[in-house]
Amino acid sequence: MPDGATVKTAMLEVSDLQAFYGESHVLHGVNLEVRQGEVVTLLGRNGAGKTTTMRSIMGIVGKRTGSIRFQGQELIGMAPHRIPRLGIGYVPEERGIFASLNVEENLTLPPVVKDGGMTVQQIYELFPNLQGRGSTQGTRLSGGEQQMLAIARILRTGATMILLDEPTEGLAPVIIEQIGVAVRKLKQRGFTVLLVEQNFRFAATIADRHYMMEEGRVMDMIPNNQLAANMEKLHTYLGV
Ligand SMILES: Nc1ncnc2c1ncn2[C@@H]1O[C@H](COP(=O)(O)OP(=O)(O)OP(=O)(O)O)[C@@H](O)[C@H]1O
Repeated sequence: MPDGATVKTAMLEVSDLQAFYGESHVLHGVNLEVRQGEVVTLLGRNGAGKTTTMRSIMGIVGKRTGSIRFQGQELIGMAPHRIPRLGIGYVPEERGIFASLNVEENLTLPPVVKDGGMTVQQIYELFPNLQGRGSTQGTRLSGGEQQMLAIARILRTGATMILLDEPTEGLAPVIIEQIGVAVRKLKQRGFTVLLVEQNFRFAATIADRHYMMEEGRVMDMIPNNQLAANMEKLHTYLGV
């Protein structure tokens, strides 16, 4: 009899995903799945294809083939503007917040695409650093606050699956810890998170499972509770 994990349908199912930027063939058959309510990471060295996997899910690479199913719907071939409307929110590595707008404007600018998004008040409770900063201009925020705002504004849209690309990059340990607290709270609220990370120590504090990527492929999957036993493998994949 199959176990519970195989019976439960994946929220996101990626199979044999190939992606191209022009002539450049970047993903060579990525396979992974994320179940509802999980926090799953993509780990790997620079250039392994982690960001491209996220961009492929959002439909913003040159060309992609294979299959990406979100809640049973095929995303390959779907127009990129329709993908966020299914409830997938993307927080890119460059954050993409508007420097000339203030915190409140940045928060309320993205359209609400689905019912059930968080209110601005709930968002401030999740990110206390942003509370009371509503009229502060984007440029005046610290790197950590900008990262929090980049995540926060997606939560208002009603997205239930959040793609986070290296949210801890360049941030101080104390801020990384706060981002970790927020991600754990999102998991408690039932959000599903796919996270790109180079910092596996941070990833280990929040994730259920880790996919190891190398040269445009998923090479391995390590459940978080087996990370300690797989350190050697991890160091090889990450080159650390
Ligand atoms: N716009 C682009 N055009 C052409 N090649 C690209 C483009 N973006 C990324 N690549 C190439 O695709 C490969 C995978 O890059 P990707 O950004 O997905 O890796 P990554 O694992 O996210 O690493 P990083 O942490 O450096 O972003 C790299 O060889 C990169 O040079």
